[in-house]
Amino acid sequence: MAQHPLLMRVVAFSITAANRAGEIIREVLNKGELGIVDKGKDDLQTEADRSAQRCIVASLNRHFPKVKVIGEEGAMDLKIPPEWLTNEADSDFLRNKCPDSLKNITEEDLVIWVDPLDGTSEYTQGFLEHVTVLIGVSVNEKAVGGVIHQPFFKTDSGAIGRTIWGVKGMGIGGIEPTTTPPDGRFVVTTTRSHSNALVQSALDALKPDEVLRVGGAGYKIIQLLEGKAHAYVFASAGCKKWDTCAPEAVLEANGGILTDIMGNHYLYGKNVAFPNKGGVLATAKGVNYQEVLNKIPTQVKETISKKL
Ligand SMILES: Nc1ncnc2c1ncn2[C@@H]1O[C@H](COP(=O)(O)O)[C@@H](OP(=O)(O)O)[C@H]1O
Ligand SMILES: [Mg+2]
Ligand SMILES: [Mg+2]
Ligand SMILES: [Mg+2]
Repeated sequence: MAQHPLLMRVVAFSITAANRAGEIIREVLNKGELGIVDKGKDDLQTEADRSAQRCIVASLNRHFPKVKVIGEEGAMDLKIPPEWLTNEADSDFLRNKCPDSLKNITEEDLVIWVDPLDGTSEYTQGFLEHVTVLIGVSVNEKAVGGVIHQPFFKTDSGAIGRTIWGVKGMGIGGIEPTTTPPDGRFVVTTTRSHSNALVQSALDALKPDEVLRVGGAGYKIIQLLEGKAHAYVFASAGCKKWDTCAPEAVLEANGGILTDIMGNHYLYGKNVAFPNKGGVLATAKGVNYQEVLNKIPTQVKETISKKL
């Protein structure tokens, strides 16, 4: 293990921690005691969010004590049941070769962004496929590695759950070879539970043939990876750094792009503010990102810029 570069070990442990968190998320649902707390307007937290975060953060802290780990649910008790701790790194992932540019980083260069359960609103309403666990790894403020685990995905063999990973300069894994979205149509994916007038006006300007309203930043990225949508467009504040770090890394490792609605990449360093006030604009591999960015009306961009 120690012979692998730090970044490889961090992603490999993130894969096993995300898988363990996914089991916890399924267990909480099976028990049926969701323990819902309202953190604010349209902002729920459940026992699954809390337990999954404790599992992931405690596991990462134990293996990488000097790495800063920031989780959506804030500071939590990290004394967890021993069976929640993950002790093994994903050995399949470790077979990949680390890109040269990421070989010599130190623990101080890293920040790990954890969204223990993305799509909480959908989790409570039974749209279980939309739920993901997101672990994003940033190096010197840039999103470079990510894990998107989908705890309720059903595989062809009848197994449950899948884990998609991506590292910039290496590629992605855990998902079938990616298809590019269909030519001749333009499909956009966006929020299901956090829409507003500005979000809608950006969508209207794009004149899509179809709008897929689904939950979670992670699941919308899966739609881009699977060729079901060309673009993810959310012209509003509301997402936070833990929503976009893993999605950005995975999408960009596959040749897509994720920025705010003005076309700027987010930064993920230790001291950044959590809110992504600039919204989200992401396009799949093979889609002309610049063309989509140009179609977002100036008035929408100005309204969002004024609130940055
Ligand atoms: N207006 C808002 N208020 C609170 N959270 C918001 C929000 N808009 C987006 N988000 C968060 O961004 C993520 C993706 O949102 P959406 O599904 O609407 O596209 C969700 O993450 P969580 O489910 O992890 O909290 C959601 O809570
Ligand atoms: Mg939340
Ligand atoms: Mg989220
Ligand atoms: Mg969440």
